[in-house]
Amino acid sequence: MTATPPDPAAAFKQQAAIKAASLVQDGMAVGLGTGSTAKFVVAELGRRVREEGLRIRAIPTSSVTEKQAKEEGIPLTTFGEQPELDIAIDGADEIEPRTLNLIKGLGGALLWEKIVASAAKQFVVVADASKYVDHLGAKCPLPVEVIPFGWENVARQLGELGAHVTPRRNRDGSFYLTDEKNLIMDCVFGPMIEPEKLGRSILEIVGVVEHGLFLHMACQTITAGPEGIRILTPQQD
Ligand SMILES: O=C(CO)[C@H](O)[C@H](O)COP(=O)(O)O
Repeated sequence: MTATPPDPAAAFKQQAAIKAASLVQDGMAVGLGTGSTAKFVVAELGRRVREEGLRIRAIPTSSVTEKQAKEEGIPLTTFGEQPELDIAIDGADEIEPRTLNLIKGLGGALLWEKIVASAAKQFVVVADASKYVDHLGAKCPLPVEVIPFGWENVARQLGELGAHVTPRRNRDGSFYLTDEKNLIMDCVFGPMIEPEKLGRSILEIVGVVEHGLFLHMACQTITAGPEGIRILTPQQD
């Protein structure tokens, strides 16, 4: 087995995560994100539940986060019991600092993440400062979740929208499957000028379940880097 190299940004991720977790108050219903930054949020909330008696109910955005939340002793709930969340805190792969538009889903959880974020009164994003970009798509592919049947045709149509499309695979070459047993197409579009239009075009393709563009959803980003913690809200045009 090969050891995972240490994450040089881990300390910044943890700083941002602890700051964001401090927004969670007693009695809140909380959406728990997925990824290496959200993991620190879940750990901090677990600590507060155990040490401070914080009473929360949470909905996780992936089976991985669900497992961590249970291990941390965070009580879980469902949308049946809790249709609206007070806050959701999650990571991001790219952040456009003016609009707080995001690309998410490199961790494969974009569908549940979008459902949880859209059910939250406040959607707060945590990241290290390396996630800022001038235009979405500058550094990362856009993950698109598609059903397995007919994926080749969906990939072709994503290509016609201008993407270089790669189906995501595991190390052993098998297809990566999401928690909903769907596939992920990683779509390199390059810097996006009109992400809203692109998002609409992607959703028109039959077989697409959801894409990783989170547009006008975040109310705040909390990032940390060598210059310290930076908190942004969307700028009004
Ligand atoms: O969208 C996600 C998972 O689907 C993650 O939030 C995103 O990939 C950021 O992850 P990390 O905090 O590990 O950089």
